Amino acid sequence: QFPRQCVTPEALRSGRCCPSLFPSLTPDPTDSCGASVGRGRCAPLQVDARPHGPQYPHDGIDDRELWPTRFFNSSCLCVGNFSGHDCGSCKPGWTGPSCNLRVLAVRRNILELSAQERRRFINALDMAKRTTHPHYVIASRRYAEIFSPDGNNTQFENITIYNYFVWTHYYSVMKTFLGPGQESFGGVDFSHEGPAFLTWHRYHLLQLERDMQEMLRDPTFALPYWNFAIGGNECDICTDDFMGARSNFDSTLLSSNSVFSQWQILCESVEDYDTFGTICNSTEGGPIRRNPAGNVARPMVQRLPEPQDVALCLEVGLFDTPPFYSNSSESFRNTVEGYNDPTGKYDPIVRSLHNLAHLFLNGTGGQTHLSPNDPIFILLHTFTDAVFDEWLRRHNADISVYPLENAPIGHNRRYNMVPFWPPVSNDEMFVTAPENLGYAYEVQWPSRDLNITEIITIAVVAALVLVAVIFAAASCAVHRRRKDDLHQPLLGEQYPRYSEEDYERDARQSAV
Ligand SMILES: O=C1C=c2cc(C(=O)O)[nH]c2=CC1=O
Ligand SMILES: [Cu+2]
Repeated sequence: QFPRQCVTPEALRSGRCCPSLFPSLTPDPTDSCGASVGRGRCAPLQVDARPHGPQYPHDGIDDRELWPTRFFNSSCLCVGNFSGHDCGSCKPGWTGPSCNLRVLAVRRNILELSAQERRRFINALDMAKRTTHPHYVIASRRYAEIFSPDGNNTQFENITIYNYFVWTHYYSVMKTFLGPGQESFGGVDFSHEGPAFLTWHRYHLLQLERDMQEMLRDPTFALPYWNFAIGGNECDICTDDFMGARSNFDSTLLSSNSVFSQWQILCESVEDYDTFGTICNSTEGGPIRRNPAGNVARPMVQRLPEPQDVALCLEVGLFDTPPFYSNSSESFRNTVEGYNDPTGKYDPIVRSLHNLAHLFLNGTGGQTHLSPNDPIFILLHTFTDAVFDEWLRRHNADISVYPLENAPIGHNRRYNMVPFWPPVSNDEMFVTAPENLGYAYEVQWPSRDLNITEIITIAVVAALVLVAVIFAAASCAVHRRRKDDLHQPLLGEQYPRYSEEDYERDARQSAV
């Protein structure tokens, strides 16, 4: 969550987190944020102080309120295409030493990667699981306990790139500690059950993708996606070629042929954290558990979403609706998140789309505080993000549809997403990805089946058209007949003309 240079007791006390871009070359502390090379400067950070919804009734007791001001009041403000905690990197979509070269990462269906591409992705994940994050460290205590008793040390830890991805998710969903002996408050979630669900998870993935690009020294590296909307009760990516088959020995574990069976998970001891007011740290524990479609106690989550569900949710026209929470109806966000049925109607027992995919995994990937430990999380969320991007494009969405205030804490438009650094607010992720964020999805979207009203409407219209055609044909026929009649030779012409000679002859005869 914070750059390694910023967690010294001095930096933390100063409230400034503006690291030098060339720490070894320029020990001068005033040269922060690459200021000497025109990349940025240190500036007071902006926070959202607008009112949030009633779900979180406390004030001043959670380190995540007004993020990140409990820890810092200044951060690097980078110029142009420069970006990052020290302005040493480029904005998404840009690369090169001067950040003036365009780059696009194409996120593809994992089932469509070549065997080589697939192996490369899995190896890269395994490398990220073992490589210490080059820039960020994590707090292993709440701010109240972050300094050692003598004040000479702080409680931050190194963490690997992948575990940082797991930890940031945990930190965003953990309960609020209210004090020893008191039950922690669970009505708080900075990344789910509100409009920020889509923007938060978008940034979460982008951060991992960029960390992996840096690790691999490949700015085109892209996370793939899993189209989980395939219906049925089979997990098609749960094989040893992809994310790991089921173990033959324990149906809730992964096969030893998969490297993921060796992964150890983080943030297992939630009861301890919530009881003692500690927080998840970088210590790894047990293995990933996964038992797709195996939740016999909850038959509703024994199947995956249907392709139609995606087509339907893309038609929900409003981004989010009051109270901007998990009970919002007719909200695209609540529909794709999975608290509404796929047409957008709220029903407390429904679990669809993203939520259903999580719960289907039935194990590590189905518990909010643990879910990113199962790498399927990445693929499940890139697909959810692809649906979000498609919705933004189809509805030509403008930021005005994103609530400025009264969303649950963390979810207002200008709130800085917890616990990312440097500060990044929800609105910065409410943009189409290829044009603004340097990545694009290659997806074939299902077209929607017709519903009963549409079938009836089409049938009625077709019947009316048929009747009209028959009527038109009949009247044409009648018309033609009439016209033909008119064109018949005149009466006199049907018979020999009664000429003057005839008249004279008849006159002569009658005279006789
Ligand atoms: O990891 C997650 C687990 C979830 C469970 C639900 C649910 O609807 O009960 N939703 C979830 C989201 C997650 O991210
Ligand atoms: Cu999540």
